[in-house]
Amino acid sequence: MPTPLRIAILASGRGSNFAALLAAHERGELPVEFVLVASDKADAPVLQLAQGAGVPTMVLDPRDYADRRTYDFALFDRIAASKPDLLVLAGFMRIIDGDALKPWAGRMINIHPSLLPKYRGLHTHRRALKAGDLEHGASVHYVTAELDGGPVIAQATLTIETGDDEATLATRLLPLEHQLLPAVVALIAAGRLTLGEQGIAFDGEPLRKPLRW
Ligand SMILES: Nc1nc2c(c(=O)[nH]1)N[C@@H](CN(C=O)c1ccc(C(=O)N[C@@H](CCC(=O)O)C(=O)O)cc1)CN2
Ligand SMILES: NCC(=O)N[C@@H]1O[C@H](COP(=O)([O-])[O-])[C@@H](O)[C@H]1O
Repeated sequence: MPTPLRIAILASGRGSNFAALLAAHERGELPVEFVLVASDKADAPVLQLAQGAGVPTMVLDPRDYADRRTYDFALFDRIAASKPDLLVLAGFMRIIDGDALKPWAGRMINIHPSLLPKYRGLHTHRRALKAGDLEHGASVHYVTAELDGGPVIAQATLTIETGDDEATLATRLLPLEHQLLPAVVALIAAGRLTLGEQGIAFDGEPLRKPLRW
């Protein structure tokens, strides 16, 4: 019986994507072990969610560090102590120093609320609406130094409807995120998705375009 994939979650807020991962695990769909939930915000609701599920938590306050880079190295040193196999950014709202994330190349993923490469960064729903896009969505990608620029693993799309605003779009997109992220983590846990020198491999073949959900 293979040992379950050890997952550390990084999150800054509500934690609904972490909750979706927990639920998938409880349904037996994710052969993983959540070894840590780490946050930069002591009041992040995701921490209570983790504690309620018996998952160890850690808070590191950026205000206790001289600068961003020092913080990032301290954060990942502390995370490394939990010996995770995979880091999942689930609403982690800090741009990470490229050198600090280097040891995690190919072992860190992020869920982003846009159809990358469109709308890297923040305020994605507002930008899609402003652009008059007909469709929007979410992407799961490997994390690299380039903000939201890493190889895209999978995407889920929705149609932007008349009358949609930022709030309704975010609300309609969340359930798709809650399906997409667990599905990608399950593929990684099963060894079906890897990131190498040649890019993403899916079942041993180069992934030439993102998987669609
Ligand atoms: N080096 C990388 N760091 C991060 C990545 C990445 O791909 N490479 N993904 C992001 C996640 N993210 C969007 O999916 C994201 C998070 C935060 C920001 C941002 O501008 N943060 C500001 C602070 C914003 C705030 O406090 O509200 C900042 O860090 O100065 C953009 C995109 C996670 N990190
Ligand atoms: N740039 C990163 C970003 O905006 N991520 C987004 O933050 C939300 C976190 O919600 P959650 O805390 O309920 O999972 C999610 O919608 C996720 O796509």
